[in-house]
Amino acid sequence: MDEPVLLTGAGGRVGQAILRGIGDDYEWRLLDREPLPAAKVPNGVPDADRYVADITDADAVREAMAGVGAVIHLAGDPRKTAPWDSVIRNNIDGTQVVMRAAVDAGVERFAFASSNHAVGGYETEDRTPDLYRPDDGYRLDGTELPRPGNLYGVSKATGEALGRFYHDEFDMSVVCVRIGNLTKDHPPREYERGQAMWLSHRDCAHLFDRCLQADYGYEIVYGISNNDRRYYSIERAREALGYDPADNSAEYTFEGRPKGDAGEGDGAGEGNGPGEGNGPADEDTDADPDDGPADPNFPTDPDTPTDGA
Ligand SMILES: NC(=O)C1=CN([C@@H]2O[C@H](COP(=O)(O)OP(=O)(O)OC[C@H]3O[C@@H](n4cnc5c(N)ncnc54)[C@H](O)[C@@H]3O)[C@@H](O)[C@H]2O)C=CC1
Ligand SMILES: O=C1O[C@H](COP(=O)(O)O)[C@@H](O)[C@H](O)[C@H]1O
Repeated sequence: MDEPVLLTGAGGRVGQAILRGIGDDYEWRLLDREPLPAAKVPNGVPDADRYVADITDADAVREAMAGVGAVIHLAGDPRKTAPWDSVIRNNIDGTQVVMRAAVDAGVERFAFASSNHAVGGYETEDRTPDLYRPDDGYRLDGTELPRPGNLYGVSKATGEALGRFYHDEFDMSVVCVRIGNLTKDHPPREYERGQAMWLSHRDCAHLFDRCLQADYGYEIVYGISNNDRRYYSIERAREALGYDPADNSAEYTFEGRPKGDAGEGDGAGEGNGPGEGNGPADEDTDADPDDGPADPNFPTDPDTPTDGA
């Protein structure tokens, strides 16, 4: 990839995992509506390649897109409780603006940050919590229909449909990565669902690197590490992209310590915590935006049901 790569949402958790892993490997255009502090910018990215802009601002996005060869589109409202007005604006309208600008600029490859929540509805009462356990064979592989469990998931399924449209009508290569649960250094603690869909930082960077390098038409893949616990197949990511993850949540105890640390059991059990709970916040890792202080940029709506019913 000789041309620049536009990374939207560069200052966020996923953007930073990517930049820490492959920040030196590409010429970046970084876009975020929040200014990026120097610590979040790889060496050698000049001011001119840092855009403080909202993705719903079509003129600003077009300016950032000029001459770009590939896009990793992350910017949006990542909260599973996000209300409709926010997902309409940030996730649906914003994604359409970025994809349209990419097509108009002749971008070859477009990676879209979709989510596990596009298919959360498959986690039915009769399947859970067995689904989260290593001996359960149930797998989603990306060929199933979307089945969102909340309005945020609806917005991600819509982004996937926009990608299908821009691929079919304009021949842009589009890969939608249904990202699981990104946490740094260890899997989500005491959270079976999170451990089944853990995506480590290095696997995240490697996966998006493959999205920039591989040849594909339109793909939906799951973005998780090589976890023993899992209900998402990573076969399509391996086949279509050459994804070869290094991490596995089974290498950590249920509490999130690497196995083999002095005094640790093997932690291979099913856990004794709430299988479907949110788990305690990781003080040293990626906080869940639903658990943290409200982002002043994102509206909250007390009348919006968290499950989008
Ligand atoms: N972190 C995770 O485990 C997962 C993340 N995702 C998706 O990956 C993407 C990135 O997520 P995170 O990095 O976790 O979120 P984040 O909230 O840490 O980062 C998002 C970044 O996008 C920027 N942003 C948000 N709306 C914007 C707008 N309208 N215009 C310009 N910039 C905007 C924010 O300022 C922020 O820097 C999101 O689309 C999210 O839905 C999907 C599944 C799991
Ligand atoms: O899409 C997302 O999913 C992850 C994992 O979901 P959770 O329901 O297990 O918390 C979430 O952490 C992230 O914020 C969100 O964008």
